Amino acid sequence: QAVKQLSQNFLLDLRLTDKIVRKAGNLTNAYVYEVGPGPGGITRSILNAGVAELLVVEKDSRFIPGLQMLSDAAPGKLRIVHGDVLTFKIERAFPESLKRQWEDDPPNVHIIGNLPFSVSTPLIIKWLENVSQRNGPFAYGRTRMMLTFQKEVAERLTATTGSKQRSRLSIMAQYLCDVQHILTIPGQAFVPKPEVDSGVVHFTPLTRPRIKQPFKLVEKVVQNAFQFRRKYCHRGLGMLFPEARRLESTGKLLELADVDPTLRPTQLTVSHFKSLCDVYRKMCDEDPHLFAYNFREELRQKSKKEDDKQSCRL
Ligand SMILES: C[S@@+](CC[C@H](N)C(=O)[O-])C[C@H]1O[C@@H](n2cnc3c(N)ncnc32)[C@H](O)[C@@H]1O
Repeated sequence: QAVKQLSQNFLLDLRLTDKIVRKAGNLTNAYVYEVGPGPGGITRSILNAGVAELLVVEKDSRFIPGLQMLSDAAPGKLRIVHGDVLTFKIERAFPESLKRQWEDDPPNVHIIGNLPFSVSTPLIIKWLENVSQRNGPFAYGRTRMMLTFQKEVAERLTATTGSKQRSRLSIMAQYLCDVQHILTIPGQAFVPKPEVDSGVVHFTPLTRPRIKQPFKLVEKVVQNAFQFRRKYCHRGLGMLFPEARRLESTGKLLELADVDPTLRPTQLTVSHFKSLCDVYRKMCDEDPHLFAYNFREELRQKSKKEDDKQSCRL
């Protein structure tokens, strides 16, 4: 029985799981890390693809005996870990000899997963940060990933400039990876049927990231820019700066980055974000307190002061 808490919706049709696994590319002699195998539909298709080794990490102990049976049927091919994908250290799990230089072709290491949506989105953010730092699963080189998301999230990850779905996730994924929405799986393909369709997204880390600044800095600029998605971009970007000099600093940022302040956040290209991040980085180097500035904190302090004044008057 599927557990609702863990958002367990399973793919049990072997023809469909074969089709999904084919989209990961040629897996002959590959080392594959499958996250959240559950009852093992995708697992079976991966094993049938001629892999050298498949390592699965599953949180729910009820699936371990079934996976063990698959392992017995494919001796030496399937390694089962009863654990949590959010903490499992894949960088030590496969042979060192698989490691490639970042600029080389991707290593023969693949990540495949159909996880609950509540896990796949935080996980992709964590893995994108790992891509930027070339650690975690990317200690092997430009490890490719194929993951399932709620269709809307898959669309956001791959959205092009100017499209309705363009968002923070689009920029964060696309500045680091080549991202393809390769398949949509209708809800009725799952047991039990979820409320929404799923999108399968393939990621190949880029040899050269499109923005060469620390992940946290890019994340901050992008998050602020999309703060007010329907307004001109200067509105959200202004929130990077303390109120007292917001107008002046935002003007300087946009001018030096050569970005039109009246573009909407969804109209900004990755290259616009590159210029914005480069200029913001320079501004942070000039003012060591700037990066730690958080407009929400400033608002909180302001409203606390107001409250204190009010209670003094009373
Ligand atoms: C949506 S189900 C899909 C199962 C299987 N991949 C399929 O396609 O049929 C997600 C699976 O991920 C497992 N899971 C959820 N959170 C996990 C975590 N943090 N670490 C490892 N497995 C997890 C669940 O127990 C479940 O088996």
